[in-house]
Amino acid sequence: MTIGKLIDGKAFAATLRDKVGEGVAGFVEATGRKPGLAVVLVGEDPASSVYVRSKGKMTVAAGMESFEFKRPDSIGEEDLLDLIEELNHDDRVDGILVQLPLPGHIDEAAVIGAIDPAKDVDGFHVVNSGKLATGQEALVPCTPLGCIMLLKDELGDLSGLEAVVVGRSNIVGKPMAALLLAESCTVTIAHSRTRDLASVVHRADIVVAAVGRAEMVKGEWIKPGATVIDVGINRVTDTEDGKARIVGDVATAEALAHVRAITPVPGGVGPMTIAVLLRNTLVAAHARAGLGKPEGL
Ligand SMILES: Nc1nc(=O)c2c([nH]1)NC[C@@H]1CN(c3ccc(C(=O)N[C@@H](CCC(=O)O)C(=O)O)cc3)C=[N+]21
Repeated sequence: MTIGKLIDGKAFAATLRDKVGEGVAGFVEATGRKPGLAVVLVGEDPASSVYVRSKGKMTVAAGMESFEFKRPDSIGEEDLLDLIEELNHDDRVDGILVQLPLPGHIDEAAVIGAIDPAKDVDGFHVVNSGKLATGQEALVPCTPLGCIMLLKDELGDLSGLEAVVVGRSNIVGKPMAALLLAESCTVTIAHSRTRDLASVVHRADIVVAAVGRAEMVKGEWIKPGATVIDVGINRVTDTEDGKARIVGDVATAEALAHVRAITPVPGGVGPMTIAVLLRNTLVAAHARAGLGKPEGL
């Protein structure tokens, strides 16, 4: 039996962060200031806190300014909207990221809608999702854009390929489908109500799994030679040793016998998300400074 390869997202992300760092140096030279990223974290979720800390460190390592705003779970929607308004008007801030999910009493759509679309480095504002859907220049959600970068690196031109996205979230599934369509793939969005998911997935040259269910996509579902991008990050307790680990939405070990290539979890898509966030912040800074698009990103 042949074995497919693991796509090293961690290494690709490190290279991308280095390129962003070079772009940042050019930006500083041209403008006399650093690009700035503001991250807003509401509540104390330990996993979210870890990601926010890691984002802050990598932002600074790329030569950018990092601003962190921590607010208690009890914050009212109005106060959060006021903070965003303040960041919208702060010239040192090129990118605003509000860590999701937000507490239940806060309307996420209202908060995202309050972000200046020019600073929306997550690409979640309807102005940016609408631009993406209609093929206009936009800030594009980090995780799906990172997936496209890995796919193009592995496969080159994606045009004409059959792509199945499993999951229909606004954060991953829908923008992922829009990006694959823009690359001229034939795109199917499958989800929890899809009948005979196994045979839908079996059609795909490209599978993007973003359902948030541990190892739900089985190895035998994968068409021989397909490329699989696993977006899932699921915390599970190992049945054998009782230890906590992180697994994706794909049964990776099984899938390896079928795929051409697959992203591991961890070390696949996750690190790309943060690298693209830095890339988007530099893109936003360039646009806001009237410098056009940064080169080579
Ligand atoms: N507005 C908003 N934008 C986000 O981009 C956003 C968010 N909210 N809320 C939370 C999720 C989660 N997220 C991750 C980023 C990096 C890794 C990452 O680097 N993971 C590593 C390490 C995994 C680990 O060990 O925990 C890996 O997969 O190899 C994971 C998850 C961004 N998120």
